[in-house]
Amino acid sequence: MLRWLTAGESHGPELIAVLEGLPAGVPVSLDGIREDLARRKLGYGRGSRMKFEQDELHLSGGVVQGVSIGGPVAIRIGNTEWPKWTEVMSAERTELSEKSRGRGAPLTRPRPGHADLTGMQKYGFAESRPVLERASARETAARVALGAVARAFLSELGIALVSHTVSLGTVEAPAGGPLPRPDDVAALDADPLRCFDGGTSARMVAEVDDTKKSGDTIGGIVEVLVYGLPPGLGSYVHWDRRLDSRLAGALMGIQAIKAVEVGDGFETTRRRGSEAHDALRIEDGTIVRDTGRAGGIEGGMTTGQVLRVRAGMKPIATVPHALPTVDVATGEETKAHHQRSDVSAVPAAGVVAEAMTALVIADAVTEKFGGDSVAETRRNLEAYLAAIPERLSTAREV
Ligand SMILES: Cc1cc2nc3c(=O)[nH]c(=O)nc-3n(C[C@H](O)[C@H](O)[C@H](O)COP(=O)(O)O)c2cc1C
Ligand SMILES: C=C(O[C@@H]1CC(C(=O)O)=C[C@@H](OP(=O)(O)O)[C@H]1O)C(=O)O
Repeated sequence: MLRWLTAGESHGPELIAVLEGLPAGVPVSLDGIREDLARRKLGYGRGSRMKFEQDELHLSGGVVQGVSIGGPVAIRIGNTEWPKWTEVMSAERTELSEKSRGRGAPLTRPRPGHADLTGMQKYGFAESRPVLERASARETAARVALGAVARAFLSELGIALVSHTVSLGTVEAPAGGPLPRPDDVAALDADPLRCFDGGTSARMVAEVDDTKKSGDTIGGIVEVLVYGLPPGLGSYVHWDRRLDSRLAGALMGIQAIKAVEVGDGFETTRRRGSEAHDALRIEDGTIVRDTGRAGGIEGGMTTGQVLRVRAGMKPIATVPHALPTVDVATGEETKAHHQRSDVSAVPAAGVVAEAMTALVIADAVTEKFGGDSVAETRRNLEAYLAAIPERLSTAREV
């Protein structure tokens, strides 16, 4: 079993992440984690903070000489914005000096679409600073760092992930086009929207420009694909062991994700049963499926086909043409707080979705195959595959 936790605020000193249950012997490189952190900052339409803030990465435990040693992996990511916030966000009671008064002014105009108002009601705050500090998607940097470690573990077992943007607002990549593969990651990261279709990407860039010009924001859909999976991760025997349920929870747990689809998802509901499933046939003595409509999951278990999940992100809630709200200090109707924000963070959400998927799959792998060292996990995986009778065998899609 893998467990993970994150802590830290958007303008606090640092984010902290812990991953417990990782077998020993997984190669973990600081550069590998840094690369994923850098990928999370990519994407046309992100706000100015992505340019001036650096992620300062520290590995504080669980990795020695570039290899995991079986203990909890502890990661710190320093917020380089911190020096501006030392008084306002101080853990100790601190009088604000003149220079911090503006920054520390109470936020009493809650932003619709954010956790602000309900968070104040729920936790008993008179202003929204303590709410937004933790609700912010700055926290996704910690999850991406954990996801990089999970991905390193999966890679040792021949399992690889890739994510891409399939739509931005109403601009959609053509349905039925070729799916990206793990070796397309560099090309996807080089694309302004992380879209696999060049023509669609150019239209997405124009859509971001148009949205920005009109003082608005935009959402979209990302897809995560996982290659090299064995059949049988997850289970049908209980709802909380179903892999689709665990993936949906993990993806829905990303800030601003409002919809999740497995395989053809909602499209499947519009089809007749004869056109909705993945029929089986024999090829060279092996069972094959010619379609991947179910997204590589049947009965809450991986089938060994490419796993395909989608997450839908709502438009950024801090709209530059600020939305109507109420000033909770005066009781008067007014406009919401707005300083800066992303026009779209859809490409970044793809990288975060990839990290969450890697963590869920790595958890399911440790559950099924165990292993205190990655060599033991690999042996158990190979023995399981070898024990599947020939008449039941399927090809593992890599
Ligand atoms: C990578 C990423 C970046 C985000 N950037 C912003 C942003 O700049 N402005 C904003 O209003 N919301 C942003 N969000 C979304 C908010 O954090 C989120 O909508 C808010 O916390 C309320 O949570 P909910 O939408 O899940 O209900 C971002 C989300 C992600 C995943
Ligand atoms: C800092 C990050 O994203 C932030 C997520 C976010 C939100 O409301 O979720 C709002 C913005 O923060 P700020 O208002 O300070 O500019 C984003 O920049 C990050 O992704 O590293």
